[in-house]
Amino acid sequence: MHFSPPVSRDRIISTFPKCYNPQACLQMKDDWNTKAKMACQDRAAHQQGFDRLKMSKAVVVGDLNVGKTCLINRFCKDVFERDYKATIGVDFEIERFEISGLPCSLQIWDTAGQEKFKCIASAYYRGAQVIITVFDMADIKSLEQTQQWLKEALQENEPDSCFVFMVGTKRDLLSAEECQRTESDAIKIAAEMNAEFWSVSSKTGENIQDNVHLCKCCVVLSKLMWVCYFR
Ligand SMILES: Nc1nc2c(ncn2[C@@H]2O[C@H](COP(=O)(O)OP(=O)(O)OP(=O)(O)O)[C@@H](O)[C@H]2O)c(=O)[nH]1
Repeated sequence: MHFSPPVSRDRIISTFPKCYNPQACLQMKDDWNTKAKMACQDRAAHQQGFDRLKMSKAVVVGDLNVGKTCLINRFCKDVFERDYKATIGVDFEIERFEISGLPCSLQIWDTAGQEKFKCIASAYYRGAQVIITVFDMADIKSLEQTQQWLKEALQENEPDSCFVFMVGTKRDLLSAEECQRTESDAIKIAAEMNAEFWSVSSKTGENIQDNVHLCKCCVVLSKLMWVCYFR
């Protein structure tokens, strides 16, 4: 019989994660709905068939140099790399969680922002439950590009099958006023995209390291989706 090592404490999710801003938020609930909760309990009790379902997929897209790799590295390894190394094609990490008593893994696909790698990266968009569009809060042009990135990622997936997040990175580079202005622009676009907005810094770990709400949201939402879908 195969036993997996225990999930680390900060990956055990028993309460529903809060959103960053209620104007660009995917859900305002405090808890899982009863049906999903019961489905989790039921599956935890009868693990049969669970192996086939336990993996969720998140793809991270956005312009080059916006900080996609740093976001993933901060979340998965709690490190920050100052020197830029372009992602060639794609890369991925797997994070293990326990949600409402049920083991679950999240594949986080890091894709290249450079145009020349786009055709390789886009081949990995398919089958995503979560699309995370990333922009650099210090570069407003990258915010304008998020809609195009989302469009391309959605083209590879079934309509209405993905939860969308928009993440502004590098908030440590902005003053409080600049941050507020950029956030307010981003929230408008996120609302149009039906995306949940988060503003983070991979350098300081703000909104990534201390509270892992963003990725908790990804897992919980993708989990909710399959629980409802497969029942
Ligand atoms: N100050 C600051 N710099 C950051 C932050 N996140 C990323 N950077 C820097 O931005 C540069 C690009 O980061 P990456 O994560 O490699 O960017 P990327 O989006 O993965 O780039 P591609 O692989 O080309 O698509 C690096 O030099 C990072 O050190 C942040 O939160 N704050």
